[in-house]
Amino acid sequence: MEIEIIKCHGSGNDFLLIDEISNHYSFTEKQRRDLTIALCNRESELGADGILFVMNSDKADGRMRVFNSDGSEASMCGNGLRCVARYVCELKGTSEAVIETMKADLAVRKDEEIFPEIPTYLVEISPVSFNVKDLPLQIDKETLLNEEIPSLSKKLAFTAVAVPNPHLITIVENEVIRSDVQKEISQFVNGPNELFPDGVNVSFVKALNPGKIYVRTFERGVGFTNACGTAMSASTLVSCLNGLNEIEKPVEVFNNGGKVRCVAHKQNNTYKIDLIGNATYVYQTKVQVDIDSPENFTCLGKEPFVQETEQYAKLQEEVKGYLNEALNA
Ligand SMILES: N[C@@H](CCC[C@H](N)C(=O)O)C(=O)O
Repeated sequence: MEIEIIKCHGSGNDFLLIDEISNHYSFTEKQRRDLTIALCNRESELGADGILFVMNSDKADGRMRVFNSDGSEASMCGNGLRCVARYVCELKGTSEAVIETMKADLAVRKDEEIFPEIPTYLVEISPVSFNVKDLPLQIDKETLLNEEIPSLSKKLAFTAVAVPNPHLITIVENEVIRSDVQKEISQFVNGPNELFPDGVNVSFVKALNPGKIYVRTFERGVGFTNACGTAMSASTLVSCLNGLNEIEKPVEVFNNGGKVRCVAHKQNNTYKIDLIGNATYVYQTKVQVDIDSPENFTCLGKEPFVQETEQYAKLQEEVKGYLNEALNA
């Protein structure tokens, strides 16, 4: 079969977007998994952190299913949702929409550009839960807020939060960011282990200035990515709860692929976060693939989105310069 694909990214966290609204594809669950592993392979002609399947919804303007590059399905993806937000809004000719995801229907809208001529979308990140059962994290307490997990580290204090995909967050200094500690902990909690039976996204956060943080994430099902939208949202909230930033005030979140803006909100003891950032198209292509044996697919040419890719590179240059100074201080 032939499948149309848009390669897109949010903060350099890159995805292959497959439109099942306009195209009548029909995939079994196994086919979705195997297709994801084959097309996301970085050694292949495509390669990506995951696939975004955009589908019709009975109750919203569209539905997103997201698969990590290892073929596992995730309940949410913030950077991916911005790309899906743009795709659905442009398809329907609107500037706002509601997208059904695995655990929630989320409001999205086109927003003021975070950098000149960069398509920018705001997506809602919710529900937020600090109950360890929602990750799941198997420990003998209800929440883990800035506390040690001695079997992981005797020095770092972690917060566990589901948004609703699972995150483990710690606030650190530059020398820890530069060390191998994050890799070692992340590989442990994403291998067979008793703490996180389903794995977890692990973020190390460095407070830069008031209103600015840097977040590096090792993603479950992928490894280190340029950025993780749900992780940046969860990290913003954790930074507010630690007094480094303020609820309701925008926080600039720097990452290895660019930057986003997040705003944490609190209403009736419930949190939600706005994630605002680019939704950039890189190229469109078509692949010819045997859907039951997708490893040997053929890519039928690529049409690049030159202007927006070049514009995003300018944002990245600016961020790189800023981070060089901030993280080496
Ligand atoms: N990159 C995403 C998160 C993708 C899913 C994650 N790896 C998981 O398994 O929970 C984002 O931008 O949020």
